[in-house]
Amino acid sequence: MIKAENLTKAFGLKLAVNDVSFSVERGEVLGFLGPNGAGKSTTMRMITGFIAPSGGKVSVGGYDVTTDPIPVKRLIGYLPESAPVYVDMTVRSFLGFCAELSGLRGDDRKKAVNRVVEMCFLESVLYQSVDTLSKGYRHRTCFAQAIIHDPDVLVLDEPTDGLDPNQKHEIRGLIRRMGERKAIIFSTHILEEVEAVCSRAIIIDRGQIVANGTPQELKRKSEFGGAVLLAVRGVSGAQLTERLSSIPNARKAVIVKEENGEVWARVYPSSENRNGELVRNVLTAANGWQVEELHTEEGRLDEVFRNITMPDTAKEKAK
Ligand SMILES: Nc1ncnc2c1ncn2[C@@H]1O[C@H](COP(=O)(O)OP(=O)(O)OP(=O)(O)O)[C@@H](O)[C@H]1O
Repeated sequence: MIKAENLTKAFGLKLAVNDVSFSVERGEVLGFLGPNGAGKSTTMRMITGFIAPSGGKVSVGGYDVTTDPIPVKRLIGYLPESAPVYVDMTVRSFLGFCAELSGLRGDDRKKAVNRVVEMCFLESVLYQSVDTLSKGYRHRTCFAQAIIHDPDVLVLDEPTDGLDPNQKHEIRGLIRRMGERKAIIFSTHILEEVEAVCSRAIIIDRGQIVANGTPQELKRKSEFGGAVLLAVRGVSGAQLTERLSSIPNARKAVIVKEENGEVWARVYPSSENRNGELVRNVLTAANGWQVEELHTEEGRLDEVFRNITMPDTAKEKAK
């Protein structure tokens, strides 16, 4: 549904987006991750036709965004970072107005408004003027505006920014449900959101794609991916390290903490570790010890993100 090919945007000498290519199909929710200033919003603005690319092209539903913008606008719902709203309108009249702008009239308009009010939980503020809404409700009103014409493609720039934890949960659920039959791109700085909602994620840094995969694939790039965490009672840290360091399929073993007679160790897999061999070997090595905890770690998205996007000098400092 969305196809970006060698997309590039320069602002003067600043290359905000540099040769970015990716596609999103119906039924996919693509998470867009990256540090501040990485080029996420600029890419989204080019996909929605709000700014023109300096190079490359983007199509939505087979229509070129630059040369065929009208059908693209019909297909897309866009929630920009700071969405404009008409502050002196009530929520109901604002959404009715947005429905009309999308070409909906009469009963269709009414149905569209009722549908988004229900989806975005806006019943309690329906007759309140937009300028008196709290930040969260204002944000939801903007979200409702983006989906008023039930578009096949959604581009959402930080859709949960500024929402309280309950609202975040609701909006994530909504994105996940809509993602079953639409193509969705959304940007976020919240890594747990990527795991909760996205079928795939792209990490963008200094205008370029530096990682593209499912959250599970990205997590496997983590140093902790496949490591075995073990907690044992009644053994010293030195004894534990000695025995764990020599087991097959282990690259290294480190003590994580020693507390109240319990020692926690992490055993990192060697590249030959396959199908849970390491955890079985750790269990064998722990024979005769009082094991309190033993599990294989999935890897951490935050560590992958930092490793990919932090300059080497900052990584050294953070150690
Ligand atoms: N209209 C503009 N004129 C000049 N520079 C711009 C303009 N819009 C964006 N930039 C620059 O392009 C780069 C990418 O900005 P962009 O807003 O796309 O980043 P982002 O990844 O969305 O960041 P954030 O996570 O902080 O929202 C930044 O260096 C920004 O200052």
